[in-house]
Amino acid sequence: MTVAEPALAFRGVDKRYGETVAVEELSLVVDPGETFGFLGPNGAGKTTAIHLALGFVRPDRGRVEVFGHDVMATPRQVRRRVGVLPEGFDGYDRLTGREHVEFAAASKGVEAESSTLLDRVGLRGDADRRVASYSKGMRQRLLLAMALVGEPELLVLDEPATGLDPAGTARLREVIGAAVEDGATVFFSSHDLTQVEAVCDRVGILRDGRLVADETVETLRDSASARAVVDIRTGDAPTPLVDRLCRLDGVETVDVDGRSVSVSCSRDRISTVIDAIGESPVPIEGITTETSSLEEAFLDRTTGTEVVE
Ligand SMILES: Nc1ncnc2c1ncn2[C@@H]1O[C@H](COP(=O)(O)OP(=O)(O)OP(=O)(O)O)[C@@H](O)[C@H]1O
Repeated sequence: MTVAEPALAFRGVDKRYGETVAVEELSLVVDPGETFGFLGPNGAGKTTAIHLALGFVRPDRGRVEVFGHDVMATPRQVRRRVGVLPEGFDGYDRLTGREHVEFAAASKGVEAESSTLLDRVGLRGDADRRVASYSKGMRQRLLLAMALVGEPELLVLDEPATGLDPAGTARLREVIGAAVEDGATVFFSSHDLTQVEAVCDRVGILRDGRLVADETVETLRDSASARAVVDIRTGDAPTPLVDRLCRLDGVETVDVDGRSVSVSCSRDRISTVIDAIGESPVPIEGITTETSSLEEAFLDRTTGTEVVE
């Protein structure tokens, strides 16, 4: 019996650009058939990690493997098995959609059914128009068609939903679902939680180049449902209240915007927070409590405990 190699593995990877640490001590394994969401705010290091996975940049330390192959040692073999939707590529205005797909096939050394692929992303009727006349969303769909050339075993998608309208995002989800059904692994980088939640099995969260979470979407949801946000509207400057709230156990963030204060805490600390508000000398005009969403769970992991004013 052979044990399947991970589709993608970062093994203790560091990457710096001059003084900037883009990725630090990144260790992460994505198994074949998984749909992995790679989340993080702007500048967290997602694109750098993707460039490392594709062998576009060399790690300063550690190694990256695709299906067990070191991407720096065997870049060609690796790229043949990978389909990439890069961030920030708009295509070539003078070429048609079909020519883009044919170009992608030629550079990969494979045949491509351009009509089928363009149909899959909803561009069949526009296949022979020049990309100059494509909208942002159409360009993004075209990039997805190019990524699908050669039926890649690993699809690496960097912010694939950029510029897509709701129909486009639904189509993207459908295409990803079909690829996974055919046995592909998907590595999906995004700062858009809704997308990730809808599509992925597992999520890695990157913050300042470091992986701060690696868990299933279900676990992330559970940790979100164990949490709450208390929003307070004060009738006066809230500083004494904020000081008091910041000292409470179980309070994770206190955000202040004028006379609005938003406290994020574990659900079992809500009553303590409410008591502290009642005991504070600051007049209160209103309080609302919400249990937190996946989005808050994400933000907590990516911003940590802090006061934002
Ligand atoms: N070629 C480069 N030269 C210098 N610094 C770079 C380079 N590429 C990335 N960086 C820096 O590395 C850090 C990580 O950037 P990266 O683009 O990987 O983040 P990201 O998570 O993809 O962000 P975004 O969501 O904005 O695309 C940033 O501080 C960025 O300025």
